[in-house]
Amino acid sequence: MITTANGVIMELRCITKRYGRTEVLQDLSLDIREGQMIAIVGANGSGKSTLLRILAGLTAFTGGTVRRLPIDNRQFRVGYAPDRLPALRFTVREYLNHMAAIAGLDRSASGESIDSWLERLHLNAENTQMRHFSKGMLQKVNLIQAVLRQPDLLLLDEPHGGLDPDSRDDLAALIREERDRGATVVVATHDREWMRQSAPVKA
Ligand SMILES: Nc1ncnc2c1ncn2[C@@H]1O[C@H](COP(=O)(O)OP(=O)(O)OP(=O)(O)O)[C@@H](O)[C@H]1O
Repeated sequence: MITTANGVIMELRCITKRYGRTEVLQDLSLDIREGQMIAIVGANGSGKSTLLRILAGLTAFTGGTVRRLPIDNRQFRVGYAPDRLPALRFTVREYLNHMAAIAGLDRSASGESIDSWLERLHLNAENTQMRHFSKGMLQKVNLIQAVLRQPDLLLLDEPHGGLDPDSRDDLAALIREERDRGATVVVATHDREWMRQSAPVKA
C-alpha cells in the first residue's frame, strides 16, 4: 500500500501546541508507519485529543513540522472518530449518507456498507434523530463514519466511551479488521486496562 521505503506515512518533528499561554504539547517527535497500532495513553487534559486532531489535520500546531507522505501519488485517506459526536438533528442514515458524500464515495456502494455496519453494530433506530441517541449509540455512529471511507490512517479518540461490553467486543473486532485491511490505527485513551485487554496488538 505505502510507497516509502521505510513504511513511514507521517512524520512529526518537534511539535509544540499552545492554547494561549498553556503549552499542551512540547517538542513531540513521532514517526507513524504503515500498519502500526499506536496507543496514545495519558491522563485527562494531557493533550491526547489535541494530538489526534493535529494528526487529522484539523488543528493547527504552534511549532514544528508535520509531513504526510503520499501513497501512490495520492494523499492518504484519514478516518477520524472524535471523542464525541454532537447530538445532531439528522437520522443516522441521513448523517452517514452525508459523510459518505463528503468523502466522495459512490452512493450505492456506500449505502450497502452503511447497511452492513448498522446491522453489525446493532444500530436500529433508523428514523430517530441522533439528538435522541444515547452516548453509546452516538459512539457507534461515530465509529461507522470513521471507517466508511476505508481509511489508510484511522484515528480513534476514546473509542470505547459509552459502549457496553458486547459493543466493546464489536469495537475490538472492527479495529482488528481495519488492521488486517492494512490500515494504521492510532487510539487515544486514558484507560490502560481497556487498551491492554481489548486492543489487538500485532507485532
Ligand atoms: N480549543 C481549546 N482552547 C483552549 N484550551 C484547550 C482547547 N482544547 C483543549 N484545550 C486544553 O488543552 C489541554 C489538553 O486537552 P485535550 O482535550 O487535548 O486533552 P486529553 O488528553 O484528550 O483529555 P481527556 O482525556 O480529558 O479527553 C486541556 O487543558 C484543555 O483544557
